[in-house]
Amino acid sequence: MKSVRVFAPASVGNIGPGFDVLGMALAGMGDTVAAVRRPEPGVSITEITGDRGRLSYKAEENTAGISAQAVLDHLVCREGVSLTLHKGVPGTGLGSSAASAVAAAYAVNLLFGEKLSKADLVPLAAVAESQVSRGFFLDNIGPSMMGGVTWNNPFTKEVVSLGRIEKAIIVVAIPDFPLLTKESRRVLPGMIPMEHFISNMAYASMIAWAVAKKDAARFGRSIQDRVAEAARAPLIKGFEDVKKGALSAGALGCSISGAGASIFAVTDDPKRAEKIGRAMEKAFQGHQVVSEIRITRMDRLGARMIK
Ligand SMILES: Nc1ncnc2c1ncn2[C@@H]1O[C@H](COP(=O)(O)OP(=O)(O)O)[C@@H](O)[C@H]1O
Ligand SMILES: N[C@@H](CCOP(=O)(O)O)C(=O)O
Repeated sequence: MKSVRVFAPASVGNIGPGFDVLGMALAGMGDTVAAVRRPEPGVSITEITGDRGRLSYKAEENTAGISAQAVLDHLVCREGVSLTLHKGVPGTGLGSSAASAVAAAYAVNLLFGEKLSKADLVPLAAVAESQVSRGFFLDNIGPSMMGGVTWNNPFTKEVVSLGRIEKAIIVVAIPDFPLLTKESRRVLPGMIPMEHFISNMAYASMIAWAVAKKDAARFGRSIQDRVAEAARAPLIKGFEDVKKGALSAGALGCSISGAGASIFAVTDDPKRAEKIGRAMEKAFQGHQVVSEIRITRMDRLGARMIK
């Protein structure tokens, strides 16, 4: 194979209580990487679109380039690749840096004989994420690679696909201001009260159960985070009101998506989803924040080759 195009979906890190451990892929938004083999070693990025001119073309500064190089190194390739990147993840907190890293890693693996599995590629792509986010976590890389909801252990680098709840509807409110993951990780507490730990552990394990049983209602009601949300809420103008708005409009649960600034809510009722989206948008407006609302579901496939 000389050239390939790969899509990798956006994702919601943490899914509320599962800090750095649980993540879910979102349908209908993500990054596309086209990769071409070339005889010279290394990685070059020749075109980036959809990023409003914000991202670096230097391979060592772009998660697509860092991740592609990590896979080339792992495969001990003498050849290199040239990449084009189309960004399709709106806003921050939706695994944007991870989607590029996943798409590039998956593409390079396909170009060089598909020797690695998705699980093998996860820690390689995560090298890129850790360089831009000041933390090693797999809760965006995992779902973007595998689709659905994933569980991971960042210490052992194990990632497991937990499945997908077809009926769960995810409403995402994306404010027009960015919040960098590295800034949002800085405010996290070094120590947490035992009861917050127990609460998060209870809800996070229920999320895993709910996904296994495809129980959208239990899944939504388990979006309860007592660890990161309170520390990060002040960084997201309007967060408390957006969450209140979503819950009053009937959302089963609502929390910060990844490190923010996006906020997500869950419902199992398509009619209610529109109402929840409008309530979230209105609450942001009350704080003079313009937001974009996306109503979506869990992505099924994760990284895949496209035409
Ligand atoms: N391909 C890429 N896509 C998105 N961000 C990238 C990419 N390559 C490097 N970056 C950098 O990574 C950081 C991404 O910010 P982050 O808060 O992690 O976003 P997100 O939460 O959406 O992944 C920014 O500093 C950005 O310049
Ligand atoms: N577990 C991480 C997830 C970061 O997600 P992102 O989409 O904001 O990069 C965290 O909460 O810091």
